[in-house]
Amino acid sequence: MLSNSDVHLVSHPLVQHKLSLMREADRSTKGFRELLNEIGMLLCYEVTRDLPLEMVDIETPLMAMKAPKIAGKKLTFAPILRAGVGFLDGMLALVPSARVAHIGLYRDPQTLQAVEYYFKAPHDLSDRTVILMDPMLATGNSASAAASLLRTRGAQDMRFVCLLAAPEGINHFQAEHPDIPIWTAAIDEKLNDHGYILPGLGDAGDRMYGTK
Ligand SMILES: O=P(O)(O)OC[C@H]1O[C@H](OP(=O)(O)OP(=O)(O)O)[C@H](O)[C@@H]1O
Ligand SMILES: O=c1cc[nH]c(=O)[nH]1
Ligand SMILES: [Mg+2]
Repeated sequence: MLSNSDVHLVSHPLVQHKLSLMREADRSTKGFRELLNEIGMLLCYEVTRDLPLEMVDIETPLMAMKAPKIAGKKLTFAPILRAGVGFLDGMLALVPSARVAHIGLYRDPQTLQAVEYYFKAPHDLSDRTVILMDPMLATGNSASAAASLLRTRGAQDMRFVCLLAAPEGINHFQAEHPDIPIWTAAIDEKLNDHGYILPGLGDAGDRMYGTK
């Protein structure tokens, strides 16, 4: 994994291979959804890599020992609807006790601004680590709006996980939320005139749910 302090590029071969399969235009809806779920699990592994551990007393069948367990704040997963939900099952497979905050946003195709239509989150996120997730970071409008919504619930310790990021989206998100580090499997070239990532993978929500 390549990283500076703010952007972590997940270069694991399994992630890169699965991402290439997802980019292919003839990948089926079923295949696309399965791959997104699998990559969600792998990205969860990376984004939780530095969670603090504490040594606790346990009993094996043979003797007592001190063993490491995750310490500190509990996790909340925050997928941006719709496409962010594609990561969720994979992440919950690794952290089944996590809380979930659903954030309904769609991008207006003309203005490219994020429009909110649903927000259901735990009331107090101040003592939780929040993993915000969406496969696509394009203009950065959706991710920035989602992080701002989570802050209204007191979220302070946040991380953002995506699959593909455009340089424009990274710059925008970091300008608005400089304290939130980003994990991504790739940084693509640029946005086209309609705000789509190039080379990208198309519209993630539509490909995942077969709505186009
Ligand atoms: O960085 P941005 O320019 O905001 O673009 C990224 C957003 O666009 C897509 O959502 P979309 O609006 O297509 O909604 P959907 O997931 O329901 O299809 C994607 O899932 C992100 O949420
Ligand atoms: O390339 C893009 C940009 C925004 N949303 C997507 O789903 N794909
Ligand atoms: Mg979409």
